[in-house]
Amino acid sequence: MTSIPLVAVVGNPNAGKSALFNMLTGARQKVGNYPGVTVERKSGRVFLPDGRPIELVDLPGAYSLDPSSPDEEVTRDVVLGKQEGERLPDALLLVLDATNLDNHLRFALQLIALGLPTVVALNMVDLARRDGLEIDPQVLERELGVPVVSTVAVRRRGTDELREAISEAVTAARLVRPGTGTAESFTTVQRRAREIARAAIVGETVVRRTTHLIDSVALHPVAGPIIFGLIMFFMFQAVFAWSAVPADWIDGRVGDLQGAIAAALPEGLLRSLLVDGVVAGVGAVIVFLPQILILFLFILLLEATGYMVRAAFLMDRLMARVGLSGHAFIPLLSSFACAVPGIMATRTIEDPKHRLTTILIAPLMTCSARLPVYAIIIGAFIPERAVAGAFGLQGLVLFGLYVIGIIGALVAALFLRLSVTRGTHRGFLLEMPKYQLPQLRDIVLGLWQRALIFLKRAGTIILVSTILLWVLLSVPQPRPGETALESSIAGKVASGLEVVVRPIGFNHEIALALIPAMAAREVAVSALATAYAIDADDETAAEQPLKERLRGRWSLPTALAFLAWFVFAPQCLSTIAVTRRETNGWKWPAFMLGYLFTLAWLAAGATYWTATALGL
Ligand SMILES: Nc1nc2c(ncn2[C@@H]2O[C@H](COP(=O)(O)OP(=O)(O)OP(=O)(O)O)[C@@H](O)[C@H]2O)c(=O)[nH]1
Ligand SMILES: [Mg+2]
Repeated sequence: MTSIPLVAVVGNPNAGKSALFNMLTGARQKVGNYPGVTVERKSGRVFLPDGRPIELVDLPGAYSLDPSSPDEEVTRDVVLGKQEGERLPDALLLVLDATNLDNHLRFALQLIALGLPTVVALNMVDLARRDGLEIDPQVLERELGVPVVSTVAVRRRGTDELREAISEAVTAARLVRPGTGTAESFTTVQRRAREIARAAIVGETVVRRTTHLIDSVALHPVAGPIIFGLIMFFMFQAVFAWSAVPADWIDGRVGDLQGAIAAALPEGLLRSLLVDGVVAGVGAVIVFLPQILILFLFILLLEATGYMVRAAFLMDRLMARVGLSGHAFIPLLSSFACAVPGIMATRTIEDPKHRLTTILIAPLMTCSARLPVYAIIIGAFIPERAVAGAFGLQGLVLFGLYVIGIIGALVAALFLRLSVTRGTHRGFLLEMPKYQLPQLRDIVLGLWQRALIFLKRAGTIILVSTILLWVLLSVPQPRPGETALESSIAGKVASGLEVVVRPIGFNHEIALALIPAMAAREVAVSALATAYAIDADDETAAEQPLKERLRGRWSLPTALAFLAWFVFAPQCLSTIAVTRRETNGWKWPAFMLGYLFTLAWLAAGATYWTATALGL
């Protein structure tokens, strides 16, 4: 049986392939299935201008010849002539979305390099025109080396020209031998796609042009990551540099409040509960409100301007290298605020193993609850010195802690993907929104919500655990010659834990603070404040800032080990709870607790031992 020529419709998802297929075939369609897979095969008959029939087959949309789904696999196999139940097409009808030219050209270049006779349908030119985008099909034709026809599939525009071009292509088909495609790297193809798009776009509105101009720098393979790094770096500098004045102010008011309560109440349990428990504990955490707001000001600005999506794009390649999909970026990004919404956001990740990996590493992103812990230790132990003339050492250390968290997450992902969550890689592409000036209202609202969340935590979980700790630290009351840190119930429990954390340089008070901090990380700070306040032997010492008290009691290696511990330790009940809910059982939260506490212990230990050996 001599078969009629076969032409495959290919292109990115949503380019308008099916619309174009319908426009050309009309009602003459057949729907079947490819053998062995659940992917549908839709084909139809088209009569060329000279009356010859061809068979047109509508392939699933794909982003590249590197398949990340069964659909994309079929598309690749068909164009390579390897698909069971399909012969190698005689020609390709390549559909491009004119409004998304540089993205779609990437796949187009790969397909054209296969060497099959190809006709390009430059589709959606109506939408492009509406956006103020004018594309010269002749330039495209010259750059791609194949015929290009402008079409509007939904309005049947371009039908005749397309059939004419297909006719020529299938005639030529007898003469060409298909090649094997291109071995060029993703980056090379990407650059070429962008060059072609730039050459073909002859008219563009100012907004579009500006967006492209900024992107040519922001997404540049070298400049892009550098710019991203600089922005992050500046952000952490600002967290310390801008917060000093408001934080001191809050600190002063907390001290005033303690003084006022102390003056108004007689010496006794109630006074101790209020001054040493509630105000010392909650106050120690509230002081960090300015730093949290500065951090979120940056995050909100980056999101509102449209830069965050670019950051996701830049990170995609790095994530792919550790076996994660770019889809994980947004959940991981939200985990910088809090792992709970981050873990819930993993629901958008289809592949169950990618999703699980993302859930398991989400707690390694530095959430805002760690900021008080980091900030108090950095404030107490890292001198407020400038490095290399301009950069604050404190901001630098904070930046470093965030980076260590990220590196930890990437390495963990790599190991998980090689062991418990082994699976295949999935590609990822993003539509880039245009850049925008952020709306002041949105930013203010976002900050307000953040402040409320933070203060609510201070008023609930931190307040409650502080009061509980105060009770456990006050019962039984120390006898003369004893301290509350030793004799109380909390003190006794801490002594038990101390056995485990002593080798990594932690002292009794740290052991004491770690237990209530299982509820939430900031509680470590309020717990230390409460413990030291109760323990202070005289009034003046009670009003001494926590920072100074730490400085007097901890060695530098201990302080550094404490920081390293909190980079990894999964000390957050809500995270454990949400992991249990999202993974339907205790297996994965238990695994998460196990591997993260092990890492925390090892990291703190390594830090302590190294710092001690260096004589710090
Ligand atoms: N305005 C306009 N809309 C179009 C055009 N072509 C397609 N569309 C619309 O774009 C959307 C996507 O079109 P489809 O034909 O389903 O795209 P596809 O390439 O088959 O997508 P997948 O099968 O998912 O890969 C549909 O809502 C179409 O109606 C066009 O030329 N102009
Ligand atoms: Mg389709």
